[in-house]
Amino acid sequence: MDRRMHLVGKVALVTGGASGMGCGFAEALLKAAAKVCIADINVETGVATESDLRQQYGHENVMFSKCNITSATEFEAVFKRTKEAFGGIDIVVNNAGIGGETDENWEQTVDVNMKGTLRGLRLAMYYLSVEHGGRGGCIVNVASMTGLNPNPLSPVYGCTKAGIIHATRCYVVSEAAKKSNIRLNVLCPAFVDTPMFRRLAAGDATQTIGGDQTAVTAFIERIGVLSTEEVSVALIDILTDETRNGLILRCAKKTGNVYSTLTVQDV
Ligand SMILES: NC(=O)c1ccc[n+]([C@@H]2O[C@H](COP(=O)([O-])OP(=O)(O)OC[C@H]3O[C@@H](n4cnc5c(N)ncnc54)[C@H](O)[C@@H]3O)[C@@H](O)[C@H]2O)c1
Ligand SMILES: CCCCC[C@H](O)/C=C/C=C\C=C\C=C\[C@@H](O)[C@@H](O)CCCC(=O)O
Repeated sequence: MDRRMHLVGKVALVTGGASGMGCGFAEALLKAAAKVCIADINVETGVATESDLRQQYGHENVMFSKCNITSATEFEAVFKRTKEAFGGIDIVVNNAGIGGETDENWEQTVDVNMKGTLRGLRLAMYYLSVEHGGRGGCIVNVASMTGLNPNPLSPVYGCTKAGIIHATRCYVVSEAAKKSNIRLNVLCPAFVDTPMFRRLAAGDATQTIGGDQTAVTAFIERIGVLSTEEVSVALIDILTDETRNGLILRCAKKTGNVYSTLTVQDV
């Protein structure tokens, strides 16, 4: 039996879609003939990305919606608008996230990455579920290699990413996911060449603890850096192969893409 989910005409909502990895995901989905809502806190970049993608992939296939994922009202409004504009939602990519480890910004890292992503996950489960008028589909949460393996430079960030992995793990085994045929997977990239990564590589001291840029550079060199296109190929594989469910996909320049199961041995 063919287990490929054709993306033609499918509707995707991508948070943090104005730039970086999210923008790459939006473009990969549009290339596969899906319709995409990019939701992002940054209106200037969001409008510019929307205009660029509309020119390439058609006005009717792309929309930008301003959304701060820490706001319950704004986030819910984006789901509503996407459903109204495109007739439903099939795919949610919870990608928006930030780094920040200082006394001033570490709690914001928790608010955006942990609470914001949980909010997106809860809304996605609601909008995709059959009992609330959904039609099932696929949720991909973007965590990080740092959510699995220790990264001595950014413990708060790493902790939020571990939380995203565990939240996905819990929803995978939920009755709600099974009843509505909702697949959930988590993407764990190592370094990817995006504005966030470039700030880190350029020495933005607010992104790490310790303030040792030599250590940051050495770490990046050891791990390697992926392009957004390489990570987008990984996303499309998760979305199109309907056997992919309850999985972690690790992506790193030197080791490639490696799938493992989210669930651990039962007690
Ligand atoms: N770049 C990397 O090396 C790397 C590696 C692994 C995981 N990640 C994760 O991938 C995701 C995307 O990161 P990126 O590198 O593309 O970063 P980026 O900063 O380049 O892009 C993130 C996008 O999210 C948006 N955003 C930030 N806060 C938001 C909020 N509160 N509400 C809505 N939108 C918001 C930004 O405006 C931006 O457009 C993040 O979750 C990040 O933690 C990044
Ligand atoms: C604001 C932070 C941006 C981080 C972006 C992103 O999420 C980065 C992830 C990168 C890789 C993590 C790799 C973890 C590796 C561990 O296996 C281990 O090798 C680390 C050991 C410490 C060391 O070698 O220095």
